[in-house]
Amino acid sequence: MNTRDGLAPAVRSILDAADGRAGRSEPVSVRPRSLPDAIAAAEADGRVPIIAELKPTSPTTEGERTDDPVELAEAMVEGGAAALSVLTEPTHFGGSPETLRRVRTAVGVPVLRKDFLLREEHLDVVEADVVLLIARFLDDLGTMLEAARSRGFQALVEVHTEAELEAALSAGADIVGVNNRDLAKLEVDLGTFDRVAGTIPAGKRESVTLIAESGVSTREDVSRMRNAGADALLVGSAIMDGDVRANTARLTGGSRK
Ligand SMILES: O=P(O)(O)OC[C@@H](O)[C@@H](O)c1c[nH]c2ccccc12
Repeated sequence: MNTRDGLAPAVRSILDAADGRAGRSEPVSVRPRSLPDAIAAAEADGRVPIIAELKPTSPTTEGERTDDPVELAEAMVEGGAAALSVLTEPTHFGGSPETLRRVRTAVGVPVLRKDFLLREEHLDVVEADVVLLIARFLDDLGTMLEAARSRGFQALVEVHTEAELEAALSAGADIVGVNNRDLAKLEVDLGTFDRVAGTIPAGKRESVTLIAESGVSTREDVSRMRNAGADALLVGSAIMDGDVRANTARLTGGSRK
């Protein structure tokens, strides 16, 4: 864990860029929209809880989507997304903090800030309801988790292995995402969620919101992740490719009422 050994070159380049980015010295103070409540609300009106991701491009995507992010975000919400994820990484994913700010102002659902946050000062760049903390890249996950919470953020702690899951839980994570994409090879295997999610101790399962991340594109994938215990699914490429509203509705099983 907490190692950069053996990473795909694209991921190494992303981390180098993140390392070199300055944060802000003034801590933000956030009043967050609850992600667990938004997931429960979707469930209550019969929508599969989907966190739809605004990802203009990525190292594994061809081309870049340049339509207005606010329009895309609104289409995702109309398609029934329980929450949104917005990339703020500028050099590899076409994101920006300003995009997140605009989107969060325009929609009423919780917004996750998707970025590679390595130091506390990175938390202060822009307000969001949830921040992503990637277990593999944080030497002191507990300290970043505490720093995020002290600013008001909820934290989604991303893991890819059983050891990382264990570390996340012992650091006190209560929203955990299992990434089906291996950052060392950038390959996706939906079996990752099946395997890793199955190792949460029974006593902890109830107190953790569990999210399946990456590689979900069909209704069958959705069922598979749900059957393996996912409370919600984080979907990017399959929603960004084509008609965003229709893609979201297909996976949530219905538009927002
Ligand atoms: O486009 P996909 O395969 O649906 O994946 C979405 C999301 O899980 C992926 O973008 C992601 C997962 N972890 C990340 C960390 C940083 C940037 C992006 C990601």
